Amino acid sequence: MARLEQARARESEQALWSRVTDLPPPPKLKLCPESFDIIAECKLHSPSAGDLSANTTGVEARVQAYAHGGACAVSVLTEPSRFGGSLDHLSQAAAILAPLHVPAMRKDFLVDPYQVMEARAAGAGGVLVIVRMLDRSRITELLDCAAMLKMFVLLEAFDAMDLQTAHEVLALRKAHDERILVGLNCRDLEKLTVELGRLAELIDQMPPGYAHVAESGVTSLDDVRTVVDIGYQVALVGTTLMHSQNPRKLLGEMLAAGRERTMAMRSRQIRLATGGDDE
Ligand SMILES: O=P(O)(O)OC[C@@H](O)[C@@H](O)c1c[nH]c2ccccc12
Repeated sequence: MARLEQARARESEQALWSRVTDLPPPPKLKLCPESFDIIAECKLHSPSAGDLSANTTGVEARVQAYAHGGACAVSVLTEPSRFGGSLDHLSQAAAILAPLHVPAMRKDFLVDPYQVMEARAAGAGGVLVIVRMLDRSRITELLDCAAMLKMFVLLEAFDAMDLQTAHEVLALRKAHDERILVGLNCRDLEKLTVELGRLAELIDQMPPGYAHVAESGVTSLDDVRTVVDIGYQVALVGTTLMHSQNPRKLLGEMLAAGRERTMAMRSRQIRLATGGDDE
């Protein structure tokens, strides 16, 4: 990984570590209890959608709109070659988001704790960790580093095998004081197509006790209602928000649709549990 090696040559791990442990803590991830939240994503390019920058005046304006629209966190791509991202984007985003008390999350293909520290140095409050790319001891190292820096982790799975690995890694961490969300990415990594059906197929295999995040392909208010019905507490939405000229409004509508659906589901459950009328 050339990017990682270049960064390490510029600043040693020890120097970076002492820099990040001196920083004030990042904004905390706050999810609406028993409701629904959205992690909004800023990416200027993607392999499946191509250029996504046309409706955006810049990273700062976009992430500010996301925060005002109610995002619980903002995911910022830092991978340069396929997603047009950079650590500068993350720093710009975190600087705008900090006074609004919304954490930024580094979205990249992280393989080394050094990159978690880089994210914290840029002001981020969270990182993505992709199960598929790493062995168990690496996943644990990344989780440990994030926990020490008081950052949340979105632990991303693609299939049942990844979910089993996530289960096993998480089972050994019950005593840790940390914030982890478990995500299921329903984009097929090779074909790049989205299979929303996988969100339903695999929901029962998601590790219990963690917020479950539906990742990729949520494009409409109906998709939001579908992921809520399946049982996800959070959706990660990128492309659709990047295409929007008014992401603040669209995000607000998506959140409202998801939260209304959660309320409707809960009152139906209460009616059923108390033996009230249900049609
Ligand atoms: O743009 P979408 O379909 O709303 O998807 C967002 C997000 O899930 C996707 O960007 C993503 C999920 N996991 C990743 C890992 C690396 C880069 C990107 C991703």
